[in-house]
Amino acid sequence: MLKQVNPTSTAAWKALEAHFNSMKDVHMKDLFDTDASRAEKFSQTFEDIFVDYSKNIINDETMKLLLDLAKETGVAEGIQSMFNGEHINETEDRAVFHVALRNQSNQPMKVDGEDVMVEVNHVLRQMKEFTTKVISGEWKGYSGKSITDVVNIGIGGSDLGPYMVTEALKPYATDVNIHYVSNVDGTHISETLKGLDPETTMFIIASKTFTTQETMTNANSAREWFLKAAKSENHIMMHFVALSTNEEKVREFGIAPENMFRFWDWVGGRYSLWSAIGLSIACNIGYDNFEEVLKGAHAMDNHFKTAEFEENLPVILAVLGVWYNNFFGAESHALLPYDQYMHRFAAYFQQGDMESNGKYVDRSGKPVDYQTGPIIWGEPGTNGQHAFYQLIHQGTKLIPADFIAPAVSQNPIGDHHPKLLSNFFAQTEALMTGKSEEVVVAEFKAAGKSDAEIEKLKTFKVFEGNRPTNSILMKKLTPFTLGALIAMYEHKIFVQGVMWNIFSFDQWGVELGKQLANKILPELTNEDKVESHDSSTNQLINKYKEMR
Ligand SMILES: O=P(O)(O)OC[C@H]1O[C@@H](O)[C@@H](O)[C@@H](O)[C@@H]1O
Repeated sequence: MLKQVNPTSTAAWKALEAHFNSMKDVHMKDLFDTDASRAEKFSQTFEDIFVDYSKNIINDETMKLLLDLAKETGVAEGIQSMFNGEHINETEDRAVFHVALRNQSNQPMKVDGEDVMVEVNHVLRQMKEFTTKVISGEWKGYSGKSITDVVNIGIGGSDLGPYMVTEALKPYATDVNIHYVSNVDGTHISETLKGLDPETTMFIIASKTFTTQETMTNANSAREWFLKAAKSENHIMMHFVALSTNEEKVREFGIAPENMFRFWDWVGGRYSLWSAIGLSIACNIGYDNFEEVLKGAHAMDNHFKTAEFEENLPVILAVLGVWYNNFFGAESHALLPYDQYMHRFAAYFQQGDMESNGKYVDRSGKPVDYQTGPIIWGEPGTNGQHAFYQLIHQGTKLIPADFIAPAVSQNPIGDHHPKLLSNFFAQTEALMTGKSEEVVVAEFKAAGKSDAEIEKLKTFKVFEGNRPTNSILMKKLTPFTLGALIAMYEHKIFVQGVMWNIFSFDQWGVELGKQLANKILPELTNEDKVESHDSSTNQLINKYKEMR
């Protein structure tokens, strides 16, 4: 079990508060000027991933105290508890065992005394067999044609991970086209089905619970669309498979048990791309590449489990986040991949991080009196530069950011990649060093501006700098590296949750809206005036009924 420690009650927290007072006005530029070894010291390599975290407002003492805080709050014990399969998701009384899904070592991993690897490996074999048949064309649709298009119908954890990964690994894609439908907005499925042929389309219904409104609605519409052409329900088994923990509901929907790919309650939705939920990934990039993703994550799991905190990447990134979140008062954290293929990376970790650590009640059930999870956001570079970087450079909010890029482009045309990376390096440099008034004035003088003009404009052109960034450079965005990168962020989130004394693996906060939507839905289908809500909600519902 995770031990309960209010982080603010620890000796390390108190020491960090005092230390913060001595660091809050320090400029990183001075830290670099006075320590030639700084970049090297605050960098860490893992396989093909190089992380430079030297552009943070930290010194040796900061890192020591932050790691002390991790120790005092029970991070080491927490890691052990997770890998031991303990029920650390206490409010749902479940283990948190996605690490078993990518356990490529074949060492047993037990939950409640039972080795889950037998079932995990069984489902992986089932996935391999299925995807091999689909990709090779051996799997035939009802009219004898091979499958050309696979549509994954799922939402949240049953959509974001597979979608992000298939986009990120497009260079590895086979000839099977992949589509994702998540939104209950009829536009999403309608637009997706346009141009698809029922004879050659396979639907993957991905839902841990198999009760999610959006997914079941889309699945039913897909079924109707399919039956319109296929006519007989007997053909469903050739075109619909299910990924779920809920066998009963899958059967009710009409999907045969042999077309069901199981996973288990110890797999959290937002940590499930490694499970059967990854079937669309394997259909798209092939099973061997999917296995490479698992291998990369497994390698990161081993690093996380065994590396000293001083060298432990997820731990380092986590404590840096805590530093800004809890001492500098930063509200958000930006993920900025300089790789177009990673354009869904921030969206994926919005769920990963915010659904995990967006909690104001601690593990004892009491409201916290300190900040927990940050707002995660971001867009790929260089698009972000021309949109919101202004605020990162000169706004009033501190926004720590991770810059992520591959050294080798999958599309090395002309000088695109050096240009892309020159922007990455320039931005992180500029965010750190800024631009002083002296430099601004000198530039104006060199351009022949008058003293009056300089006086009028100079403050607008000054950059304070001292904006913290982590630079994550990888050799190439391969399936293995992507797997490792995702696992690194997953574990970062876990470490932070332990340090904030919250439960990172439940998501009660998504329930209220669902409940109310179910209550409102029948009110929208009749002509009665609605009066059962607050006056604003009544007004909106009645307005909608008037307008439709
Ligand atoms: O996979 P299913 O069960 O359809 O859930 C899809 C998503 O639903 C949301 O409400 C959350 O609970 C997410 O954690 C989950 O990933």
